[in-house]
Amino acid sequence: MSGTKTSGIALSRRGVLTAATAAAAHTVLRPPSASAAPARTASDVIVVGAGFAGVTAARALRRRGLRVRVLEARNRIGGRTWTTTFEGEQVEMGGVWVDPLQTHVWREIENQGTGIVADPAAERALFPTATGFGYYHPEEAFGWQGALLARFSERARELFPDAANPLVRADLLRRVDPQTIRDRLDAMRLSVLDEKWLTGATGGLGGGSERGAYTQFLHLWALCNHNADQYYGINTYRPASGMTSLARAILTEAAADVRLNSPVRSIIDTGREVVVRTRTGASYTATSVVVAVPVNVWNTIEFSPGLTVERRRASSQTFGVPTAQKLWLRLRTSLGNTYVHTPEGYPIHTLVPIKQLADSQLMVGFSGDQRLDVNNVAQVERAVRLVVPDATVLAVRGQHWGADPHALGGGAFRRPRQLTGLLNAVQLPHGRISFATSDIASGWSGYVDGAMESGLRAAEQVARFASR
Ligand SMILES: Cc1cc2nc3c(=O)[nH]c(=O)nc-3n(C[C@H](O)[C@H](O)[C@H](O)COP(=O)(O)OP(=O)(O)OC[C@H]3O[C@@H](n4cnc5c(N)ncnc54)[C@H](O)[C@@H]3O)c2cc1C
Repeated sequence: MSGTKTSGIALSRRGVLTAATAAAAHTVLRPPSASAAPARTASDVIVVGAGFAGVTAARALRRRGLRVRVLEARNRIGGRTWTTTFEGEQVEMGGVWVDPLQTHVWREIENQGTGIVADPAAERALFPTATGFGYYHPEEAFGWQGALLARFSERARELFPDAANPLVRADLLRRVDPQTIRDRLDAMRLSVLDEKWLTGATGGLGGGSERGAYTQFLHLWALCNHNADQYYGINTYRPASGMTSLARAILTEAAADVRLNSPVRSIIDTGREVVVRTRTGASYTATSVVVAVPVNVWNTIEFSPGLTVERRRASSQTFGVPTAQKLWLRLRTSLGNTYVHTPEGYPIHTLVPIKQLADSQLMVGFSGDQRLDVNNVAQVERAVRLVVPDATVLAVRGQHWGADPHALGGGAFRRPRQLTGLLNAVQLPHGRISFATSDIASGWSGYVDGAMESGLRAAEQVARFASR
């Protein structure tokens, strides 16, 4: 998700936040003590994957009194969120921004009582000009780009009257869902500069305007109340303690038997129970299973009975954007609190200022360009110099999510026809197996909030098999 905001928005919304966090201080949830957990000899439900969908499902099942085992392929939890360090600073390599509009995750942070921080408000915007790039006042840059986004999304109210239930107007959506973002851009007959500015906002979202579905953007716009300020605002706040620690707090409350380094190879539903085997040779049995891995990964697991046609198609078409890369940079010359948006086609499409260091600046960027090695300082510097010619990049750390075998893509952004053709079908249970991932959420698909929504749904679906 690319990050943008205007100073006015960030300041006014921070006021709301302070009140909310203060209120939450009185309602902090405490994880149950370890001794409250039942013996770990067997489990009622196995959750495959310890991203936000998996940990949320695990806790919801535990709250129903069920024993849960979590099998996670990596040596860490969190999945497409990952708190680590770069140049001595705490950084996030995946999902990070949260917002009060995203009620599941926002409530979670309030309940945990760990606090929120806001990114610096924009002082300048470095946006395209007719011939290159120029500095603008944020009000001007985001005001004009916001107006273009509103025009781009003018049918969103009609097509998504209830953003939490995206298929309410399936009758109308069927005609629009085949369109890509590029189709809509072309239909708008934009001036060259307006197209540069508009793709400065949309270009990084769906893996390019030829891949991303126009309806996915309209849905996102509806989730942001058809409001540019709120659209920019969703990339402002992050949990102070980091995403991994937020996921860990949820998992602690699940009191689950968590097995890291346990990549699942096969899931066999016998009709009476489910047998799950890992690539390391372990075998586990439970009454039901929540598969909380990304859609792009579904086809790498052997299922019996086999996956439905819709699920196989969803996985091979991809929901998570396969080209998504995120990178952290330390720049010698500080740009101050400048937000950079490039038109589609540039190797880095967004740069967000995060922190001024004593002799340099920390920025975070996003790229969908497979030719860019986001861990190569010289390559990243060349990419930055296309926009800031005198920039010196001192260090980089990046993550190519499409090349990550346990993700095979970044955050979800649906392709044409997936909303009307696949979403309902992939949310259904498959015998004793249910599926959870942000990729198939009804609301904030492609966001942590959607992962939590999907985890709650899957827990509800499988719990009936395990009721004790
Ligand atoms: C670069 C980037 C930026 C983003 N920015 C934001 C943002 O600012 N705000 C926001 O809300 N969202 C953001 N997102 C999206 C958000 O991070 C994801 O939507 C969300 O974290 C997905 O959660 P999940 O549980 O559905 O999947 P995942 O987090 O992918 O979890 C799935 C888990 O399953 C595990 N797994 C996979 N295969 C197996 C297997 N065979 N056996 C066992 N385990 C397996 C994985 O290792 C992983 O831990 C971003 C994502 C990316 C990549």
